[in-house]
Order: sequence, then structure tokens, then C-alpha cells
Amino acid sequence: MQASRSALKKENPLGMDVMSSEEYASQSKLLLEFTNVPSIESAWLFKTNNEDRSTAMFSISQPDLLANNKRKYILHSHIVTHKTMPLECHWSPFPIEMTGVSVVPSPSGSKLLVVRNGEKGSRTRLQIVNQSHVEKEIHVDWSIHGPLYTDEWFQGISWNHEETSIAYIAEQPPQPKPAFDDAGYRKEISSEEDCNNWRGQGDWEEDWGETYSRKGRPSLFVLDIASGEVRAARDVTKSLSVGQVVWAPPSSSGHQKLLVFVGWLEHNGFQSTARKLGINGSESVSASVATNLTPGMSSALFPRFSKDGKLLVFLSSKRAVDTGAHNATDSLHRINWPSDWKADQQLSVTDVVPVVMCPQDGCFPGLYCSSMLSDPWLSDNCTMVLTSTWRSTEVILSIDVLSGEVTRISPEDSGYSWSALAINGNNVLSVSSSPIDPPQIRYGRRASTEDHGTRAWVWDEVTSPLTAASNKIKALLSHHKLSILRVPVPNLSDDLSDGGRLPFEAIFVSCEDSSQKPTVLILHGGPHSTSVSSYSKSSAFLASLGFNLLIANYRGTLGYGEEALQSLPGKVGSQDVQDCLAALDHVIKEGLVDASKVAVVGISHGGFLTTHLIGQAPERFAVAAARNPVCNLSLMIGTTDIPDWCYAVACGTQARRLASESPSPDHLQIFHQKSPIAHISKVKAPLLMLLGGADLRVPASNGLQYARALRERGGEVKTIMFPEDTHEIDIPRSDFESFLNMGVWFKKYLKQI
Ligand SMILES: CC(=O)N[C@@H](C)C(=O)N[C@@H](C)C(=O)O
Repeated sequence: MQASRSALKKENPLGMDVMSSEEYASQSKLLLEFTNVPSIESAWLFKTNNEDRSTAMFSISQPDLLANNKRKYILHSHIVTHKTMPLECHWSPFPIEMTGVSVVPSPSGSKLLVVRNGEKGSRTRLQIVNQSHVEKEIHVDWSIHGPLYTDEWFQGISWNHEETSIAYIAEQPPQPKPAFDDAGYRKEISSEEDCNNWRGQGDWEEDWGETYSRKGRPSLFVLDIASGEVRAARDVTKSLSVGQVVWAPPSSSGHQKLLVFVGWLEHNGFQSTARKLGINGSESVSASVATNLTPGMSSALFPRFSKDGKLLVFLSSKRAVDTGAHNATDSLHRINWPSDWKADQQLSVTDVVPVVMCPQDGCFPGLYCSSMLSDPWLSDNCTMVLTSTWRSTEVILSIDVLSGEVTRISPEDSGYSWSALAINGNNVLSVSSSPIDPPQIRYGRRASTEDHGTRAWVWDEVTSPLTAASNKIKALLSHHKLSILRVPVPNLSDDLSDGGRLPFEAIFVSCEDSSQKPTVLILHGGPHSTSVSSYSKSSAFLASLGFNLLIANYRGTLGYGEEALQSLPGKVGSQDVQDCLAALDHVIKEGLVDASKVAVVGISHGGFLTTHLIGQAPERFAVAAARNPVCNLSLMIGTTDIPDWCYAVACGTQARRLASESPSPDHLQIFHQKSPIAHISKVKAPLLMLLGGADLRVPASNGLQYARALRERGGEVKTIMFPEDTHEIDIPRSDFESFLNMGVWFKKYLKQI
């Protein structure tokens, strides 16, 4: 007996039953198919001497499980358009690996800035490359600045028009720390550390929280390419974190000296204390002589000058900042830029696209943009192209910034999502995808003939080497169908705004004979975030396991107008939970799914809903999984980098003025009552808890407390902790293991039914 157990132990160290280890083995092979599909991160289009020809450069990423990092590489292609024949695309034979490197082409496309950020304390390497060789290499010491920011918020690298200087955002060098040696404290500071002295910690400094911890203050620097000199921008207020820098047009003297950037105030804690609440806090657009160009506006982002330099356009998330929702309906604004602007000249801001409160059915629901192209302009200098959320899809919009006219230019005929990658003249390079169809590159141009007074857009398919990997996935999902369902609001209450009464949506990915198959209810976080009908590796993997997917965009989701969004704050744990149950009731009533075979999964606030649902409706869910879920707001309030968010979602946006670092017992009671942990005694479903040990947004203690409390009540819980992972659990091996376990966990408990 002893011998066989050790043999088994050798063969199956995890003590897994044979069934499970075989399931792990087969599912991991399948998940690898999805993991190896490369993703298009960004792209650039370069003019050629011929209107019908352009060169494209694509930045592609692919998880590298062996190196446990994200492999990055560049692919080039020459695109030739013909009036009457299909578009031609000639791809470079092999990709060029660029892992750990960021690149930014110059406006003319003749040069490339190559950035290699150094590890903590080591130099940053900047290279200016032309078509044949490295023209200039600059090594920047930590005493000047640390790594360049390449995140979604602070990042900003901008060439000037003459391509002689580059402005960028990098980590400010660390503040001096106290020095000690075997004689004690050393008054004089020396940069050199030797074996006889050491540095202390010094004062603790607030940082911007999740994903920014221990990063230096985002600061503005300018590289003069000819001299290789790097200098910090003058006159920027010390207590301002800055990002998203662009050069202002040259003055009439032809010189270009002005930089326009976004500034984040660092005193945006409660009662304006010196705390950096997890981003976004209140930001403003300023010019480098540190003049606030948007006084009185609580948010201004992504500044962009028109090609002729006459217009400065920017997005605003002032609704998100003013209501504390952290994400809400955006608006677009314009400043007419005078050729010789003087710092003391206050410029007026014109609204271009206002916040849409309650859209008419099928009409433009407002702007919801998480990024903006570095060059978003069509050749008429007044039309910009943006990617925005439109209900459950992502769409490409053109906006005439003089008239404010908004036009949806990506096709409306399919539930697919579209995203703009780059523009050249009046051509738009983009990708389109769906939950069951990996991204396909498209090349858009205006039709030559008018149709009802407008020239529609034609989107040619661009065959690419990436298609091969996609075709395997398409084959695995060829029997699935995509539909977007409108779900009426349950139990309409009188206090609801018109927008809060509008139907919400759910994306339904169905297998053949869907009513015979298990269904996974997938819930996004935020709650003011969204699940759009674009391709996601994780959803495609779950669908390929033979599950229907019901992806609920409950009220509060971006893309349905501001009133619908603002109907949720103060009602989390009730309105959003009822909406998720209403979406499930809808597909059951339509006979599309088997009510007895339903799993539920969610991340962050989606985990809040998941653990609420298995507590409030324990009979309706056979199994559940949650990634870094919010399970107890009264615990989160003291540990998260966004305590203001806890007040906004639980008590409503009015509660902001009562918010405090030390919440009152009344507020703590409200936080607990509105949390999933308040319903834990009723939970029956087995729960898979996936936690990131380095999560500063919803610290792992939140999910761990819930998992331990459930086990304490005899509940079936499996917890996996990824110690190095932050809130998103996106380190490649961690992401792989978490979705593999989710698939096996769902199969195990849905098969038993
Ligand atoms: C504003 C915010 O970060 N809220 C979190 C609780 C959350 O749900 N985040 C979402 C966006 C996520 O998916 O992580």
C-alpha cells in the first residue's frame, strides 16, 4: 500500500484525483492555443510619396510563459490601395523582437526614438535611430531622472516639429535619504554608498497607488538631440504630477518653445489633504510656463493640437471627478490657439461634445474614451477620429471639432467592436473583433460616391501573418453565435431618472443547443467600466470549453448615457445585483439557457457582484469564481488606494463631503450592510478565490477574509494567491494559472449537475 501511494504522490504531487489532473492537462493545452495568439498593441502609419501607398508599423505583444513576461515585437507592412481592386499588403518576412523597449516615431516617420528603461538605480538608454543606423545614443543617469513613464495615464513622449527635441515624462530622481555609518548619522550627504555607510528610509511619500507604488513623481524632461543634453522643464509647480505632454505650435518667430501637458494635483485627499488618491484624481491642462489653460475645469486630458496649430482639443472626465464615480461620460473641448500666445493671456474653452445625459434609442450615447491617438486628425485639420464605447460595442467616431457633429464611421451591421490604430491623410487603420473572432486588421477610407449626402466609409480587410493564429481560434469557436440582448429594467422605482429606466444590455455568446449547455455569467468591475463585444482571450477560452457566456452590462456601465451611469452610486449590492439576475431571467425566459447549470465570475467590483449573487440568490448558481473581489467595503475603506470610491458607490456621490480617512461607525455599518460578506451565511456555491498579493486597489485581505469566513461555515472554497501580482493579475504565468483553474473548477461543478 505504502509503495503505490508514493508512486501516486510522484505522479500526482498535488494529490489531485486522476480526473482532475487529466482535466488540467487537456485544458492547459487548449488554453495555450488561446495564450499564444498575439495581440496588436498599437500601430503607426507613415506617408510615402504616393497617396495610395503607406507604410505601417505594428507593435505586437504575446505572453511568454517561459520568461514569465510579455514578449513585444514590431511588424512592418506596405499597404497599397487601388480604386477598383482589393487592397494589397506586403508584410516584412519576420517580426523584430522589442521586449522591454518602447518606440516612438518622429512626425515625419524618418526617425525613431528607442527607449530602454533601466532597472532601479541604473541608467535610461535613449537612441535616435534612422532608416539605417543609430544616429545618437544618450544614457541618462538616475540623478537626472529614472525610467520613462509608459503607462496609460502619465505617459507622454512628443517630438517637436523640427525633430530636434523630444519632451517626455519620467520618474523624478529619488528624494535624498538620511545617511548613516558606524559613527551614526552623517550630516553631509554623499551619493556614493560604500561598505561603511548606509541610507535610511527618510520620510514616507504618498504615491499614486495601484501600479504606481514606489515610482518616482512623474515629471517633465526635454532632450536636445544635437547636444544629448537632458533638462527638467522649468516652472512646473513642485506639487504637480505631470503627464501627456505635447509641443505647442511654433510661434510666428518659428521657434517652438511651449509645452502643453496634463497636471495632477497631489493634494486631492479628503479635505484636500496631501494624499494621491488612486488615479484618476483631478487633473488640468497647463502650458510649460505653468499656466493653467483650463481653470475651473476639474479634468482635462489628452491635449492634441490640430495639424495647422490653430486648435487645441482635449477630453474631459469632469463628471467622473465631480461625482467621484472614477469613470463616467466624457466631454470634448476646444481652445482656439493664437499664433503668438502669451502666458498671461487667458484663452476661452469651447464645448465641442457635451456630456450626454439620456440618449435617444440607438443614438449617440456620449463619449467614453480611455485613450486618444497621438495624431487623431484627418487631413481637413478639423475632423478627429476617436474610439469610444457605444452601449456594448466599441466604435470609431469622427468628430468635426468646429461644428461638434459626431459620426459613427465604423460599421453598425454587426455586434463587432472596432478600434482605431492610426491615421494617414483620410485613411484609418483599425482592428475589429468579437468575443468569438480574434482581431482583424482593417483599412478604412471614405467611399468615392456620396450616399444620402454623406460619404460612407469603406473598410477593407487587411490579410496579415497574424491571421494564421486567429484561424485556429476561429475553428475552435466556429459553432458559437454572438448576440447582444436588451434587458428591461427590473422593478422600475419612482426615484429613477429617465436614463436609469432605459433597458441595459447583455452580450450572449451561445453554443449550439445553448439550452442544453452550462452558462457562465461574466461581470465586469468598476462598476463604471464595461464589457464590450471585442475579443478577449479569457472569454474565448471559456466559450471553447462548451459554456454559453452571458456578459451583463448592468446599469452603471459606461456607454449608455450619464443618467443610467449615475443611477447606481449609493445602490451597489442591490440595483446592480438585481440587474444581473434580470439578465439571467431574460435568457432563461427566452429558453436560451438551462437555469440549473449557471456559473458566475467577476473581477474586482465584478467579484463584489459574484459574491453578492451567491449570497443573495444561492439557489441560482452552481459554482463561482472571483478575482480580487470587493467582499467587504468596511475592510476595504482602510486598506485601499481609493477610499473615496467606497463612499461614492455605497453612499452615493453626495457622500463625498462626509468622506474621511477615519469613517464614522454609521458609515462602517453601511459599508458592511452593502457588502457581500453580509450575506455569507446563505452561500452554497463552491467558490474559487484568485488573489493578487500586491494588489493596492482591493488588497488581498478582502477576498481572504471572505474565503476564510466561508470555509469557517463549511463552504467549499479554493484559494490561489499570486504574491507578485497587482490588481489585474496580469503576470503571464499567473493569468494562465488563474484561467486554467477557473475552467477546471467550472467543469468540475457544472458536470456534476
Ligand atoms: C474604480 C476601481 O478601480 N474600482 C475597482 C473596485 C474595480 O472594480 N476596478 C475594475 C475596473 C477592475 O476590473 O479592476
